[in-house]
Formats: sequence, structure tokens, C-alpha cells
Amino acid sequence: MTPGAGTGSGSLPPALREALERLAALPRPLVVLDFDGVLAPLVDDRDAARPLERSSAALAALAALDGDRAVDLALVSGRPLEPLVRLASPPEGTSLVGSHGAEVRLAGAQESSAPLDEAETALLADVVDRVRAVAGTHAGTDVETKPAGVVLHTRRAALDVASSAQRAVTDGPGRLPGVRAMRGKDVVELAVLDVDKGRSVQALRASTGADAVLYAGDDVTDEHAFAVLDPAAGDVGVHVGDGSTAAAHRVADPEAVADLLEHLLALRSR
Ligand SMILES: O=P(O)(O)OC[C@H]1O[C@H](O[C@H]2O[C@H](CO)[C@@H](O)[C@H](O)[C@H]2O)[C@H](O)[C@@H](O)[C@@H]1O
Repeated sequence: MTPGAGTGSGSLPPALREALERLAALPRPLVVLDFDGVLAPLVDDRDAARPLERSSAALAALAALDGDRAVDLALVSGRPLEPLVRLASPPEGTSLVGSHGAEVRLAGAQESSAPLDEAETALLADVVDRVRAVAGTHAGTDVETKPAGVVLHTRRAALDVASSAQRAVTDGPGRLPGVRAMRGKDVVELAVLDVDKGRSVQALRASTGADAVLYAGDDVTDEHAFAVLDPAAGDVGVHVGDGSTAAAHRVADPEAVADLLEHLLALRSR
């Protein structure tokens, strides 16, 4: 297969194609997508992550559907909103949730971010210092700061160094009262707010009045979102890649996500 060409809807498992047909037939479906590992292939340099062109084109076409064909779109990411918008370039009208739910910009509404109180601000500063200290003694690791959290990245570190660094963060600042530790793909994130993608999906469902939700995600943090889906009511959870999941469906990689979006577009356009 030509790289980037995809395999069309034939790459999608039959049960997923059937679930998409049911979703596309509903009056108001909501499509919620994770960014890294779903729209954008995972890369070493986090600032170089970009959505696949086919996925961006399909999203733009889905966003342009109107009247009784319209679809609500949302991105829900661990990324802060600013880099999410800069890297993903989502179509106008897409609802955006960043920092796992700490930052929210619903379509047609003002941005709302949960402000940190004084204690949370001090705690975050302390946690950032401690994570930076760990990174300073573990070659190949680096630190990403967020409005309500900090991430230790270990993708570029040797395996033993990566696991030692992750342990130092999880067992050190990760255990401070008020800190929430989340593991992801070659990352450990410490957040000072209690947010998760499941609550974000519920808020999006309520704000859009969706009949059913499609959610695609690849990481451990996406399991909170899969947990709030109800396949019996038409929701469709799609786990991207390997690993255990509560999602009812699975596809291999971001190329297959592009196939999925193109297939949904075709179903919704007929
Ligand atoms: O919720 P997501 O949109 O999937 O964001 C999750 C994290 O994505 C980023 O890290 C991941 O992608 C990087 C670029 O491909 C990769 O280098 C890293 O190993 C991955 O974990 C982002 O940097 C994090 O802040 C997000 O939480």
C-alpha cells in the first residue's frame, strides 16, 4: 500500500462499520477525537505532531455538513488549548477541550478554564520544580508544562532511564496531596486539578444535545471517555492501537482513523 493512501473503509472491522452506519443515521451525532496518536501519529518532537492530511480533510468536510446532515465535532486532548489549536488546526465550529478537561472552548461559547487557587498555584510550582529535578538527572527526558499540570516525557530516553525517571516522578511528587498522577505513552503527567476526559465527554454530550457519541482515543487517559459511553444507546468507542481497552471497537493506527472519518463522511453525505 502507498504510505498515507489508507485502505479505505475496508480497513475497518465489520462491527465498527455497522456501528458507524447506525450513528450516521441519527439526527445529531457528536464526533469526539483525541489528538496525539489518533489524528496525529506519535513523534519524538511533540511540537512536530500534525494531523494526517486525510483526517484534516475529512474533518473539514464533516464540519461543512449542514441542515439535517450536520455533525457536531470536538477534540478532547491532554494538550493545553493553545498548542492543540496551533497543531491540530481544527475546522471552525469544533468544540475544544484541552489539558484533559481543565480548559474548555465550546463551539459558539466563551473559553472557560478552571482557574487555580493560591494553594494549587503553589503546589503546581513545587511539582514543576521537582519534575524538572528528575529530568535533570535522567538523560533523554524532558519536561512540558501546562496550565494545571506538568509532564515528564521519556520517549527519547533509554528504556531503563525512562522507567527510573517515571518511577521517581510517580513515587515522589506524584504522591503529594492534591496531585493526580496519570501515565500515558512515554509520559507521566502530574495535575493539580481533578479533571478527566470522561467528564469532558459528558459535558460535550449535554451541551450539544447529541443523540449519540463517537469517541476515538489511543491512550490510558482515553479510558475515562470510553467508560461513559453507552454502546446500547448508539455510542461508538474506538481504541486506536494495541493495549487493553473498554472501547467496543479497535483500529490499528491514525491511518485507519482517517479511513473511519472518510467512511463516516460518506455515510453522512448520502
Ligand atoms: O490526549 P492527547 O491529545 O492524546 O494528548 C496526550 C499527550 O500528547 C502529547 O504526548 C504524546 O505525543 C507526543 C507527540 O507525538 C509524544 O512525543 C509523547 O510521547 C506522547 O505521550 C503531549 O505532549 C502531552 O501533553 C499530552 O498529554
